[in-house]
Amino acid sequence: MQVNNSTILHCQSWQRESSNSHSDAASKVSELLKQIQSQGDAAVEAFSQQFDGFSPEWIELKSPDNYGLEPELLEAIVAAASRIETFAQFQRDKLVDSTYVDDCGEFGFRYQAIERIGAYIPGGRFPLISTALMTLIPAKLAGCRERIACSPSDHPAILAAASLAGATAFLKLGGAQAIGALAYGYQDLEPVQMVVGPGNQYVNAAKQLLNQKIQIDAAAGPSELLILADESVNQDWVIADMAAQAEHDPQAQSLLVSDSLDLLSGVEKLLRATDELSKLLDDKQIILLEADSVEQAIDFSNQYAPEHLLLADQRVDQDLLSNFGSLFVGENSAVAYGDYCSGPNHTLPTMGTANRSSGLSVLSFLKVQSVQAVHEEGRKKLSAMGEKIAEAEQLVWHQKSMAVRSS
Ligand SMILES: NC(=O)c1ccc[n+]([C@@H]2O[C@H](COP(=O)([O-])OP(=O)(O)OC[C@H]3O[C@@H](n4cnc5c(N)ncnc54)[C@H](O)[C@@H]3O)[C@@H](O)[C@H]2O)c1
Ligand SMILES: [Zn+2]
Repeated sequence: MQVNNSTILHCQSWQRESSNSHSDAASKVSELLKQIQSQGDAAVEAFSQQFDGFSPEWIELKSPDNYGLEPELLEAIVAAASRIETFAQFQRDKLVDSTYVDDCGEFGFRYQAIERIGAYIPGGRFPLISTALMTLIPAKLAGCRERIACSPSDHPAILAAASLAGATAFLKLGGAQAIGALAYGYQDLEPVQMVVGPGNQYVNAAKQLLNQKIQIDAAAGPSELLILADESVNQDWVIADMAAQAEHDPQAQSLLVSDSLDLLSGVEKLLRATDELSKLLDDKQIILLEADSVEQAIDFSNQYAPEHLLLADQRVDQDLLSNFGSLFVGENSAVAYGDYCSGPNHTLPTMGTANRSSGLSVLSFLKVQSVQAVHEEGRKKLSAMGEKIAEAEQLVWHQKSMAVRSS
């Protein structure tokens, strides 16, 4: 339903399109991975030539100031890395191994880092310097021993960022073949146990398909932004934020949701004033959605589960917002700060998966392990409990292993 011949739609009549190119990518990538599994390095090399025109290359990392970066850029990368590290360290410090003692013994849990991880750093369209920081720094602080950076780009700033963020090796390789190489091993590289990082549909399809073999982070696909705004919002600022997330990828999408038709019409007018922004409306990379009420806008946002949620509506209590990858509160909180340098991670769940999964963090790289130590008195008490249940389940040896400890 269109309001007044404009591109403003009603939020109840709009929903996210499921990407139809997705299943094409999945079947193509499935074939590619089968070949990598059966033919190993030769297949990785052939696909890299086919899609990127180069052979995979191990690049030895040097100290970050050896890449000839403009001093201001290097300084900015170092400052961003420091903020990202502070946030990750803050999270790590909150994850404390704990035990309690009761009448049967000592029981607890502890955090243990996954040993070998691969961090994919996209480099097809843009060299994502910030992704090197966002993936590798939390892995380092979690305590992962081997941290393999993998990217089709050897842009000096990516290499400097990967070095600064503590990559233990750097493989120049992109796309689904990079994920395959990390998961199955490549040359001297042992298969990793986890692959993280955003990427295009091929990269994401490979991660999904290998999900049985390796741990992956949430599907971090084409970027998304939802802005909940009241009419007082700075229109130029939110337009810039929407265009910013849209520029990541032709499939990236930014939504402005409001109960103020004045705001939506004002924004539409500003967008129509330039060809570049007008095109984003026509290409459905920017979507303007009217809600009947603030409550309806909140419900829509919770159901859509955006990757980035910018809350620029002073009437909305943030506790009512249940599904998002990362929340930006107030119009000062540009989503681009989160992309680069404020501290929280930018590798976030997209396509509605934020209703069940989290963005990348130190926690992503940790296993939670339980530990129990039963004492002399405890074994008698637990035998009395457990034996009865084992008997009912007819698991004879289970019962016996407790019975022998019952006195
Ligand atoms: N959700 C997040 O947190 C987040 C953060 C940053 C970036 N992103 C997303 O990451 C993506 C980066 O994509 P990109 O393409 O720029 O870089 P990319 O590195 O993910 O992909 C490039 C690789 O794709 C492969 N490829 C290209 N065309 C192919 C084809 N036709 N068949 C098979 N393989 C092919 C090539 O090997 C190439 O090296 C964007 O969609 C962006 O929105 C998401
Ligand atoms: Zn962004």
